Amino acid sequence: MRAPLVNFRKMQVATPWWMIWAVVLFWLVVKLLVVAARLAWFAAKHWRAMPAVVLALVALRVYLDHGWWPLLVAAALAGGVLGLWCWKAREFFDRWVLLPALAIWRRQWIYRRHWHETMTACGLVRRYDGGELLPRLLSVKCTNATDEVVLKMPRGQNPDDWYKANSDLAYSFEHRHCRVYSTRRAVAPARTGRCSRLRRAVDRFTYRDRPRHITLVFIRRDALTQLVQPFPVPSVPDFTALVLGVRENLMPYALRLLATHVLVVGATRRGKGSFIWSLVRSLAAGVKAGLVELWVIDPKGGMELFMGRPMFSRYEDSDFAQMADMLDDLIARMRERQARLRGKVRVHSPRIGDPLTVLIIDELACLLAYLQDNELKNRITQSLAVLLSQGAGLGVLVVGASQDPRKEVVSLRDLFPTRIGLGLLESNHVDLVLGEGARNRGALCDQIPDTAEGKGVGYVLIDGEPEPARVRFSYIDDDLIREMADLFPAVTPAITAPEPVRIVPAPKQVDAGRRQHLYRPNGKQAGPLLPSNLLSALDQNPPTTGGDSA
Ligand SMILES: Nc1ncnc2c1ncn2[C@@H]1O[C@H](COP(=O)(O)OP(=O)(O)OP(=O)(O)O)[C@@H](O)[C@H]1O
Repeated sequence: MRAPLVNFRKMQVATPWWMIWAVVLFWLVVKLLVVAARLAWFAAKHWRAMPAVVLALVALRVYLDHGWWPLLVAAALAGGVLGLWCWKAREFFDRWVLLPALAIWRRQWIYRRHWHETMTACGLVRRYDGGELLPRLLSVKCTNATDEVVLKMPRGQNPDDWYKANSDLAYSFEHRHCRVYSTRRAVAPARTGRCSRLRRAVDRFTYRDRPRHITLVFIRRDALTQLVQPFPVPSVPDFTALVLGVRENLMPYALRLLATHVLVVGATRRGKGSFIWSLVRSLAAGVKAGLVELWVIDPKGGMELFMGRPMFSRYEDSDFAQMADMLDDLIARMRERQARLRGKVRVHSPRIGDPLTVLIIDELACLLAYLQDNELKNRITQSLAVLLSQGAGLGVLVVGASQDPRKEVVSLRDLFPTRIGLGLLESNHVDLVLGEGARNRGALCDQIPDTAEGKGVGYVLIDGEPEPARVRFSYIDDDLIREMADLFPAVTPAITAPEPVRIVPAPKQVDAGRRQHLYRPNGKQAGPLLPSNLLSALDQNPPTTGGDSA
């Protein structure tokens, strides 16, 4: 046969047959290799589905060979085992069976099925070169209360686009709340033991920063509508993680109190008291041991805080001049520490005899805005400004509550590094409390209902997360406050003038075998906040006389 003519642009070249066949064969082999590689990649990506595929093939084989009955027996057996597992170890069953199965179901049925339509309707699809750039759904993970959907943004988007669309997304997928997180939710686990170096290297790759990944957390069941019961009092307060409430994903919320001042803002009757009492409760054992001193100002005549009077080293609720004196005394303590610690440490370490001093003010506006005596008001404002600007590192902390976040009410607002927003009346108050853009990033304080379900609910900023988290503080009722006041009185009885700070020399270490602790967070020592003299004091058996001494 004559060699065919092959067109090369305008030239026609006579090509031998063997060359044509060789090119066709080469092209086929390359195509086959590509298909095989894609199959292998697909199988590797869906390795979790492999057991199910194998099981389905075995079931088919059994059905073809023996009919239905062996399959029915196997299904009944499997059902029985799963039922027993669920009954005996519910938590493990949820973790390994129920929640993964739910995640597969919801991924396919809720998210994948409506993905394209929802993304287009919410304006999250970009157009390019006549086609569409659709966000890619990567994974779905379920917890008991939330669905965590991880996706990859198309080029041309940033997390702000998703913050803006969060309400649309929530309602499109039949939920009420959707939180958008621009950072990875899980952190790399701490690796110790065998192969830890290798595993850490793998973690560094697995947990690397991926700026184009976004996590949408849909609240399936609002766990925060339930009352949060008080937490047990830790025998040693961990000032870097005081558990005060619960987050939406049912994880505890822990406040980092060390070296910070806290401002909590909420409209009237929204639960500022529950934040303050949750905090006092978490510090109670430290109060009794002399590791923490609470100085309290309740300008509303003691209506909120008087009940806990025995726990407070200093307390004032009616005389504003006395309140101003109290602030001066606190400044004196701060100055004394400054002089003593200068050049030695940068952050004060609380210990018995030199405790963490927490000033709690229930209504800041009474002192900073509503006080009629201008001279006294200025004196108080200046004293508070000094404490707020210098006290954090010296273990003199201010925890203030206010109903109104505006500058003319809380003029010192910006000096509080940690801020918490409970239910607020106006949407523009949210950014005043939690910082510019907080409402756009999901802090909907103005939408927290003023009903029983919204009391004690608020938004907080968590270390390392740009997006605010919704939490509910534990509810401490009056009886429990009285009980706490009986069980955890302050070491020193209430005093009217400050005592000079006395440094107690570290007593001899007690025998490790005699140590007794009620509860240690995470079952380990509480790190650098536990100097040896405190540990020894806590490890002693409680005195039978019921009195404590510093
Ligand atoms: N965490 C909570 N869980 C459930 N209910 C709560 C919680 N916190 C407060 N409440 C309820 O809300 C009511 C008001 O709470 P609270 O007195 O703490 O509010 P507040 O913001 O301090 O009020 P005010 O502005 O008058 O100082 C309480 O009587 C209580 O019934």
